[in-house]
Amino acid sequence: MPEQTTAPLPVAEHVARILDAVEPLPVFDQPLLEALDLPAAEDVTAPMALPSFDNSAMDGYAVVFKDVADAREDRPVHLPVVGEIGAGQASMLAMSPGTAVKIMTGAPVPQGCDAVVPYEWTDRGVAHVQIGKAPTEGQHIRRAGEDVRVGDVLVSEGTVLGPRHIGLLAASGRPTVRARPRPRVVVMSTGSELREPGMALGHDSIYDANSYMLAAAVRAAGGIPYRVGAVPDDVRGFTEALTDQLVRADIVVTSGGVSQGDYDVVKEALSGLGTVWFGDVAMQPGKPQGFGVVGDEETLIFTLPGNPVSSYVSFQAFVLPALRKLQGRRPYERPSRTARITHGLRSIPGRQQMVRGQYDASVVTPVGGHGSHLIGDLADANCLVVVPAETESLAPGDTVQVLLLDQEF
Ligand SMILES: Nc1nc2c(c(=O)[nH]1)N[C@H]1C(S)=C(S)[C@@H](COP(=O)(O)OP(=O)(O)OC[C@H]3O[C@@H](n4cnc5c(N)ncnc54)[C@H](O)[C@@H]3O)O[C@H]1N2
Ligand code: MOO
Repeated sequence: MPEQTTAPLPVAEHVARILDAVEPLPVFDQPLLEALDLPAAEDVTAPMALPSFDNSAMDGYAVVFKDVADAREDRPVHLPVVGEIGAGQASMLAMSPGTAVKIMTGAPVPQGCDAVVPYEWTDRGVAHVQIGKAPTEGQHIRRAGEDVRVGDVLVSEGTVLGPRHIGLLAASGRPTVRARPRPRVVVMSTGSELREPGMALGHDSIYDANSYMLAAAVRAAGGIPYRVGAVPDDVRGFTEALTDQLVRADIVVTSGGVSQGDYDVVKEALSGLGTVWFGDVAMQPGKPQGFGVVGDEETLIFTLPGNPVSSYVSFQAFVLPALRKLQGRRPYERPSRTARITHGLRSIPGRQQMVRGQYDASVVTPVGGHGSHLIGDLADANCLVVVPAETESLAPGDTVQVLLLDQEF
């Protein structure tokens, strides 16, 4: 393997190169429930008003307001009941003054009606009704278009569709919505020392944390993870496993095997293909990186370093923006906040440090040490403190930028 001599790539440049290479996935008409949590790929405008017709908000009697304006408990108004309208049973289209029509919640109010008297204010009469309280004009009538007018934007492009959006689209008669599908992400970890959780460990083996962590991060980012699990350090085995998986991948993410070791199979297997860039990015953790395309379909591949914290931080810095762009989600990068740091720290010159931290109310406390193996500390963190490459130390109380790890965006 030739020695790495080129200067590390600045983080922002690596992100820019990745985003340049990624095109949003093609758009599909998705049945409404399939579109839950997907970003809409169209501005949906209202094809109809909501409510679509004037209708009753109460079970009661449709009346002409003037007829009942003086109704009081001690001086009730008596009206003949000339008909009945249930929801979905609009047999009666108009009514005359001096009459009442039984009406149910949601039923269209007949022409001429300008108030609804709820049952509770009446004797619930069938042939005649006694009304003991006056409604205001228009009371309990839900007007056509008072909620949504034709042409209103129901959801704008890029909106991540939640249950309320799905409900609104259904209410407006849309059976489908254009959205981008979830990216399919094959996650493979490499290392002959790796064992599946639940299996016995030898004195020199460890459990495969990364394939689980990365697959979970894919799902949290809106993708469909296909976790292959651990592949041994063997170029042929890795190449075969990768080739088998390409058919179901929009992206492949591997962990491990990209540094300077004697068994760095990922680098060895993919270097030959000439379409994957390997090099150092000026970030700690997460220095050794690889990014490119593999296979006939030119499937995107990220080869992340094996140390668990390096793998996770690399995912957040590099894979997540790509996943978001594939889905048409914006912004591409995690939300950041300005915070005061509680403790001072030293940083490696020339590398953007991503320090694990606990953020709360504009204050951040660093969690654990620098080591890229400290997965226990990683689990305690809820943010990454971004220490720029040119900053060599921070003092308590200094202002920093933090990336929020658990925030929906
Ligand atoms: N001579 C040098 N050695 C190393 C350098 C260097 O520049 N020169 N860089 C170090 C840095 S920085 C990192 S990060 C790692 C990256 O190494 P690899 O990507 O090749 O990863 P491995 O060697 O396979 O593993 C590193 C470490 O992480 C553990 N690991 C790997 N996969 C998993 C997994 N799925 N679950 C849990 N833990 C995993 C593995 O056992 C190792 O301890 O290289 C440094 N070395
Ligand atoms: O870059 Mo390594 O990721 O420092 O641990």
